[in-house]
Amino acid sequence: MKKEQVVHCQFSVWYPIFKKHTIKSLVLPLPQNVIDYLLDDGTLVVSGSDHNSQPIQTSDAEEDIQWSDDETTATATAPEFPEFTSAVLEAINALGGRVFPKLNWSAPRDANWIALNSSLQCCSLSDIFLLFKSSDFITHDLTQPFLQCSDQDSPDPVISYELVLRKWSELIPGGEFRCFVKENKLIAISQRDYTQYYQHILKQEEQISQAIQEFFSQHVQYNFLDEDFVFDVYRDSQGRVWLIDLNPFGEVTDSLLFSWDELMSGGETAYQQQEGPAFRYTTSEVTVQPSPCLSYRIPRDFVDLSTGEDAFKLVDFLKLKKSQQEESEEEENPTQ
Ligand SMILES: Nc1ncnc2c1ncn2[C@@H]1O[C@H](COP(=O)(O)OP(=O)(O)OP(=O)(O)O)[C@@H](O)[C@H]1O
Ligand SMILES: [Mg+2]
Repeated sequence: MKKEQVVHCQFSVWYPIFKKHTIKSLVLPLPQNVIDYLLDDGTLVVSGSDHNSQPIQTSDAEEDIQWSDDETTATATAPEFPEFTSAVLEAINALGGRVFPKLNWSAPRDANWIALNSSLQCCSLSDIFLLFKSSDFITHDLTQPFLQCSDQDSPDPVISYELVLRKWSELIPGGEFRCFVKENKLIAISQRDYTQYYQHILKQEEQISQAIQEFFSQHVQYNFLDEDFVFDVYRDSQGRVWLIDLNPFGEVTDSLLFSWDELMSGGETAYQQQEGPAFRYTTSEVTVQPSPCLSYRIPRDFVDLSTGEDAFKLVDFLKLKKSQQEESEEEENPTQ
């Protein structure tokens, strides 16, 4: 995979080509001070000036807490990006009030657990910042987009970072498929949410494969800037196929139910012997696996405690702390 292929898969590059066949979206340039804020590990303070949503909840006791024991340390203040904030709010409103956020390539899929609604649905800039700042995928886009490219000796292309806002759409995971294109030929299709078994895929295998092949030959083939790429589609309940995303043909892109070796090899692989693309999906409950993003989470108890969502857990936690404290005091004063 070459750096140029990664450049071509940026949202703002492919979107104008395939606009008619994908979810309505708006792209806003990301100012440098916002990029700096996203990369700064220290601040997760979000400005209350974005009126679309409630400010992040703080505890009643907050005023009593001394965050700093050093008088000279500046208090953490929320950075303000007034112009950017109003541009984002305007875009969110134009897209119906609820959006799915991305950067040039990635969505913060690894961070949905941190949001109060456990979803990537955002209604304000603070919703977006919370997800972006918690996501390794977003950091990858910002810091090392060309990590796995084969032409490492060539200079990195200059990237203009962008915030992509897509109209929120309730996509049923069983309708999502990833399609691998090599030399402008559709060679393989994989169920996207391969950890689950969907009966309808088994039942409609032929129709699904046919619909995706038609969509490819009518709208995608020869229209993109590369001849090797991966595109994601959604087949809705009416059987209509939509484009969801374009990704580089290479290891940065998850090959799902295929392996990159088989996709790249010119050898005698299953898909070359048959007419159409190889179509793989999970065929039974037995193979169901946990979601791949689970490893990015922290234990549920931590989340509940930190957000104060589960009062009983908090009470138990405080009791535990108290009894530990008493135990250690007893150890220090064994005579008591
Ligand atoms: N507009 C939308 N509204 C709601 N959900 C969406 C929307 N767009 C995408 N999704 C959901 O989010 C998932 C990830 O979206 P997308 O493919 O754009 O992210 P990505 O970061 O490019 O993922 P990958 O790393 O796998 O390429 C999709 O599989 C889909 O389930
Ligand atoms: Mg993608």
